[in-house]
Amino acid sequence: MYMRFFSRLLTAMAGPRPVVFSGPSGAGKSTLLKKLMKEYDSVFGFSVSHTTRKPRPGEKNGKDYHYVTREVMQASIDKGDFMENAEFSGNMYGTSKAAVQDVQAKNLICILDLDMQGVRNIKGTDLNPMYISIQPPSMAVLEKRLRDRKTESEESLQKRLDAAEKDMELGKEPGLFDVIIINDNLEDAYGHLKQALLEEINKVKKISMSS
Ligand SMILES: Nc1nc2c(ncn2[C@@H]2O[C@H](COP(=O)(O)OP(=O)(O)O)[C@@H](O)[C@H]2O)c(=O)[nH]1
Ligand SMILES: Nc1ncnc2c1ncn2[C@@H]1O[C@H](COP(=O)(O)OP(=O)(O)O)[C@@H](O)[C@H]1O
Repeated sequence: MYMRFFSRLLTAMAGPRPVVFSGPSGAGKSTLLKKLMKEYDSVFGFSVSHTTRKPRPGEKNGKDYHYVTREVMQASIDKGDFMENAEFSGNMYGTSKAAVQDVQAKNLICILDLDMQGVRNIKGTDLNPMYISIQPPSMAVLEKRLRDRKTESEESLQKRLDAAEKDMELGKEPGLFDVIIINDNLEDAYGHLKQALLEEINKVKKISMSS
């Protein structure tokens, strides 16, 4: 009883409820998140993950990801610095405890972009986020978007498509996600996303106006 009370109190003290975004590579997570953070830059903060994959043209170290070697990342994980970590398409990805704390210290809604293993792992922590799934309208559209993005080799593209098929199946589990958004038309998907987050956005705006 007391434990539950203190756990809730600690969660409330940590600031607004974080939001986890998941969905297949190429579904449009980054596109939607960047749009959201541009419109509400004083409301949301991005949890900058670590990865062993190489930066893509235009990506910035410390902004999109912290780009590290496998050795450095494994040593940090072994030290207990990570909240969760996973292997995706031949690379390591993970959320450091500091990445989330940095955002929460500013009283912003912390956004996490995670694969399905990340979703499962975070479900076992006391972060208590809202879970949003971003889905493509079809596998064919997903493949076209990934090809047109021109960021992947044929091998990496195939790995992403294989993972997408598996994750789309796993993602159908009832109750896993609070909201599922089909990203067909971008503006419609963005409207749906804002609608889903409106209550949390208004809470943060009220707090920042009163302080
Ligand atoms: N578990 C976990 N997954 C992550 C993390 N950061 C990114 N991902 C996921 O890793 C996958 C690959 O990300 P990325 O290489 O940026 O490719 P993209 O999704 O095709 O743009 C995506 O499904 C992301 O959601 C993390 O910190 N933890
Ligand atoms: N609704 C949409 N219609 C058409 N293209 C889109 C749409 N949403 C995203 N894209 C494009 O699809 C590609 C994959 O989107 P991205 O945001 O990189 O996906 P993710 O972060 O989920 O891997 C990008 O080139 C992006 O510009």
